[in-house]
Amino acid sequence: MTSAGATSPRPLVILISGTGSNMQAIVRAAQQRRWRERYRAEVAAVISNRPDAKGLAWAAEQGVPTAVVDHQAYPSREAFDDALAQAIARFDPHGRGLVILAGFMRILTPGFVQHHEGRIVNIHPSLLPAFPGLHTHRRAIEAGCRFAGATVHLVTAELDHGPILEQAVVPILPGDTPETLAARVLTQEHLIYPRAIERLLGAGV
Ligand SMILES: Nc1nc2c(c(=O)[nH]1)N[C@@H](CN(C=O)c1ccc(C(=O)N[C@@H](CCC(=O)O)C(=O)O)cc1)CN2
Ligand SMILES: NCC(=O)N[C@@H]1O[C@H](COP(=O)([O-])[O-])[C@@H](O)[C@H]1O
Repeated sequence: MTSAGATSPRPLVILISGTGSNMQAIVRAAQQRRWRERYRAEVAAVISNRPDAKGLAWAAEQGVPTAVVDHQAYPSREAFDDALAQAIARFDPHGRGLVILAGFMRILTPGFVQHHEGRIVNIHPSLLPAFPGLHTHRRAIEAGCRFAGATVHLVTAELDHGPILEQAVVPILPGDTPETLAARVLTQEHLIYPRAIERLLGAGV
């Protein structure tokens, strides 16, 4: 007896807040034949909490369905998360897919995280557990670190604390600014994020 929807591709719903360069890397990777044939997965939608997110236009040009759930339109974090979960369910009605945070800048409530039961993944621009939260590159430079990087992890209720899936390391060079370091890290993010998602799909998470 197959569960409902088991024959349809596994939906990947990507959440963004801005440019969506990591989303673009994942969409491009998902367009490869092996993602469809080996993992039977497809990017079902790109959803943003910001109506002006530049990644929305790019996704639409690629033929990927998009949606906006504007966090500023809701009275509480819980109300926003409920609306976000409903938007995700439109594209993943059987709750079989992955929720992929890609530059998504809202802290998710414990209820939302529990509802998606370990199927949420995030990329964070630091070598966790160092520098959770925001402004990671400035903090690493100010701390005198010699290395920085990015971490792909499963999302838990505790911010930037979930099990680590992949990491990439880059040097912090003399004269680096947060911007020059961010650009160096971002190049690595685009490599490790699709690879980490492939591993998750291959492991049947
Ligand atoms: N429950 C969880 N939610 C989220 C996680 C997580 O691990 N657990 N990861 C973050 C992604 N992230 C860092 O990688 C992150 C995103 C946003 C913030 C934050 O402080 N956001 C502020 C608003 C900031 C803004 O709008 O510019 C907020 O939500 O009040 C910290 C870390 C995604 N969610
Ligand atoms: N805490 C989340 C966070 O800071 N995410 C970071 O936002 C940048 C832009 O992502 P994008 O180009 O994919 O939109 C990326 O460096 C990503 O790691």
